[in-house]
Amino acid sequence: MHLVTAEEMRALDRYVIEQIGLPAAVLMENAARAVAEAAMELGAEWYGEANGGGGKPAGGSRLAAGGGSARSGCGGYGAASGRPLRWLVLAGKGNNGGDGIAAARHLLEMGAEASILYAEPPERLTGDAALQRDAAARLGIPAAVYAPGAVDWRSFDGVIDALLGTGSRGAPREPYASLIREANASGLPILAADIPSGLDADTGAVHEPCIRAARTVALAFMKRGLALYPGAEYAGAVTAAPIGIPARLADAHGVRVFRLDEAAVCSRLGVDPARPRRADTHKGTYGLVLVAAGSPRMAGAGLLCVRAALRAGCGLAAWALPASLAAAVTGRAPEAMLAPLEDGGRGDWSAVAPEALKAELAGTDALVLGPGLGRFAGDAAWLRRVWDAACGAAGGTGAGRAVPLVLDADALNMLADADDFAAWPRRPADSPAVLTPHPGEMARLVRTSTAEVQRDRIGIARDYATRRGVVLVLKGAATVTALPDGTVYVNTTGNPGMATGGSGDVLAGVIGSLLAQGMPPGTAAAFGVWLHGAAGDRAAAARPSQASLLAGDIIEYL
Ligand SMILES: NC(=O)C1=CN([C@@H]2O[C@H](COP(=O)(O)OP(=O)(O)OC[C@H]3O[C@@H](n4cnc5c(N)ncnc54)[C@H](O)[C@@H]3O)[C@@H](O)[C@H]2O)[C@H](O)CC1
Ligand SMILES: [K+]
Repeated sequence: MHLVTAEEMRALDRYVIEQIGLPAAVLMENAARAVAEAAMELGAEWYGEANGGGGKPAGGSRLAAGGGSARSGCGGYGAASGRPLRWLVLAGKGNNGGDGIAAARHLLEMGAEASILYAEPPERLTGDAALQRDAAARLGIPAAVYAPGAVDWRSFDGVIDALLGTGSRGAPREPYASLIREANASGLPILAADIPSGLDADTGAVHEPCIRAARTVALAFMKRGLALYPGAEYAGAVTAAPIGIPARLADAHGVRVFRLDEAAVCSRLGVDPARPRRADTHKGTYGLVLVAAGSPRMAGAGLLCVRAALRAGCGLAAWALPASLAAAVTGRAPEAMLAPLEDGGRGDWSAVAPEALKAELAGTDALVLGPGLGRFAGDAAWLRRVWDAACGAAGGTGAGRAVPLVLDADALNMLADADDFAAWPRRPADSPAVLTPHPGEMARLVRTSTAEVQRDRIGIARDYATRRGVVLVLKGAATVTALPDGTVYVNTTGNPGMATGGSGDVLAGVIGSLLAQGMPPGTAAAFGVWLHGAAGDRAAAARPSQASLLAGDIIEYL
């Protein structure tokens, strides 16, 4: 599923109208029908099949979770009454309003009741929205103009938010702002047309106020802001409805940002998540991962990383660590090999020669460097020498072979301190390094604040990936994976229970494992992110709460 910006959507819209020759009114009609159908489904979910008129079975838990004045206001109706649901369409003066007004007409046809509440005097509507206004009036659809405090929300069962769409700029102005606040306070289930009003369609930032929708029906394509937080939370359950703009037009227009769900894993990444194995294979078939990780204070990071790598399917995993640490972890990961590196008795990486790690690279199929590594004097220069070796640069692995590489955690902090990363040897085009920063590490890499990173996660990740020629995995809710060619995947799996120590070490191990199994870096990173989140979701479901999830639990569900 493509994720588009408001500007890209406008360009596609224009193209279909001007070049393909479909009148805008046809798109609006299709959009309106999709909005009305989604409203019927939402009604069925909240109030039961008899009222919704079709679609999904009644969701008792949603009713319970819905709470608020609407439920008490609707007491006596609900599934038992069997009467049509009453929808209130909040209409803005642009085409988003036009979609909503036309949806009111479709709702009547589907057997529901609908009224229209104009945010502004309806005379201000123009073009296709004005056409819809007039048709609705001639059909006798009740309509009123919003006056603060005058709406009797209890006379309705649900709300359609068609106030602001992709044409909105900045925080909703009055009277939109007051109307949004009243709608949110009504406790009624809200269906957002295209995007919740108040959401920044491009970044997922939410203005004050912003509609809190139970459900959003995205028209033609999902807007980026519906997949990014906090927007994704305000949008509720999101679906995309076809309105006459085929997906291949988005490809042709250069849209390269995708929502990463299971369908996209299969279709876009070309990966079968179950990946059955061929019978005539052995551990050598599935590659050897070298994990360089762990220090006295963070030995567990290495343990988690190496175990995750093994669970993600590599044939062999070796754990390179300071020799003085080896005794403490021996036997903790019996399936892994240990590669103790001479550390002058210090127990950390400060005295481990890069050449010692380089020697271990021979014969490995991927290197994961960084989890729990710690920092030490001169570590940026140390990293540079390991980088050169893994690049296959002169004096590297000997064979001149590039070893697939994941840099995580402290390796990223070292990289951030290296002023000349741009001048480091380039890796082969088919083997870019995978970097897995969390927002704080990303901020250090690009010398900005974490808040700035979070404000434009796709932009920051994509810019870094294309400029530096790396695969950039920007972790966090809706992890963003950006490839050197500008392709971006926004992940849909995972849960806040995974915000716990060691979770990132597990991800680094998973990606390293997939690299060792021969997956191209962009695919390994995006699929690894999805897999890690999916395992986290299963692990959380098996626990009494998300809060009790441990990073080690994620490994067990890979
Ligand atoms: N996807 C498609 O191809 C189609 C989309 N449709 C729908 O059209 C909207 C976009 O419509 P547009 O007229 O461009 O803009 P809006 O309706 O979002 O509103 C613009 C309207 O609002 C005023 N405005 C802007 N910012 C603010 C603000 N912060 N506060 C208050 N008012 C604001 C501005 O002056 C304009 O008048 C898209 O989302 C779809 O729902 C088509 O119907 C079908 C094709
Ligand atoms: K809207």
